[in-house]
Amino acid sequence: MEICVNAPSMFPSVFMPRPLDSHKGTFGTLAIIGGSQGMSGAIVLASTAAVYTGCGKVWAGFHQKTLPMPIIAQHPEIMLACAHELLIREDISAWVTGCGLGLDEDAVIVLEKVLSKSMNAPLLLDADALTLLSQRPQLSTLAQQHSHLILTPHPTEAARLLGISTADIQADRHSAVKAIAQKYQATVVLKGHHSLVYAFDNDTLYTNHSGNPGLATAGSGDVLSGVIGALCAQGIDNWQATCAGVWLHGAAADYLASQIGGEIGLLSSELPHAVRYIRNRAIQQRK
Ligand SMILES: NC(=O)C1=CN([C@@H]2O[C@H](COP(=O)(O)OP(=O)(O)OC[C@H]3O[C@@H](n4cnc5c(N)ncnc54)[C@H](O)[C@@H]3O)[C@@H](O)[C@H]2O)[C@@H](O)CC1
Ligand SMILES: Nc1ncnc2c1ncn2[C@@H]1O[C@H](COP(=O)(O)OP(=O)(O)O)[C@@H](O)[C@H]1O
Repeated sequence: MEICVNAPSMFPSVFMPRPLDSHKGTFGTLAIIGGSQGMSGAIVLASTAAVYTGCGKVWAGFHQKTLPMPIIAQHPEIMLACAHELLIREDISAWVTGCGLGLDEDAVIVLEKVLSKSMNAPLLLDADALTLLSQRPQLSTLAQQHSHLILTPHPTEAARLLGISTADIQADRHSAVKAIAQKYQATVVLKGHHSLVYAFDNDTLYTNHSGNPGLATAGSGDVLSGVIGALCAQGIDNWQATCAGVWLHGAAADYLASQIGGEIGLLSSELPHAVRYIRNRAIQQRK
């Protein structure tokens, strides 16, 4: 079955007003691990997106020996740690890893630890985590055992996961997203114009119609990871969190394009504010 309606009414758990007696513990704790040296921006973007998507607490876990900065000046609400410090915490509701993680042997060790540590919680793998998965059979086996896995490949990462070319992926995107979902027993987003979402345990293909070429800019995928991770941390099931996250991300870009007069020069760091606005507006409109 294929669905392509992009109304928030499809994802009711995401677009509900907050309970009056809610507190920050109600909205989960997200751990984002990545950001090797020179790529710190990737997890800053993902973490910022997560706080603007309403996550209760957000940790940015840098895959570096020491913290690259004492605080994210624009967003002091985000807590910082080195990856190994986050990996021993017991209070994490959902995990995201891969954004700027790197591809070296130390990154392999970090990813292996994240896969093992997060077995009973939602785990989203993006960017370098996907490339490592395609290169290392031991990581692939661990990922296949994970029962709450979300993968968000762009077409080239999808090609690596299936061992075919980017052109092959683009020639039959429907088959590609289904093949990755079956291979990893996961919920998968195949990114790009009209992103597709498919879950191995739900024969429904969601085709997203929000978004525009303004999103073709560095870091927009990192923002998507933070948005979906934040929704998972808030207790929303993987399917709704993933489809709604993809829709929100695109709708935010459409809103920004309308504000800046077009699609050129849209910055990934502008998306999180717009995601917040779109989610709140959709909740108001459903009341
Ligand atoms: N501020 C930062 O620190 C940033 C860090 N980043 C990190 O940089 C690392 C490398 O990631 P990249 O994705 O750049 O490198 P990759 O080598 O994985 O893939 C990039 C290539 O994929 C292809 N591709 C992507 N989307 C496509 C589409 N829709 N159709 C056809 N081809 C498509 C293009 O050829 C593109 O050059 C990752 O760790 C990532 O997280 C990026 O996320 C950008 C921002
Ligand atoms: N032409 C487009 N139309 C709609 N969405 C797009 C377009 N180009 C890119 N996107 C979206 O932007 C994001 C890019 O993610 P990704 O390639 O992982 O970027 P990065 O690695 O720089 O963060 C994805 O969500 C993708 O669907």
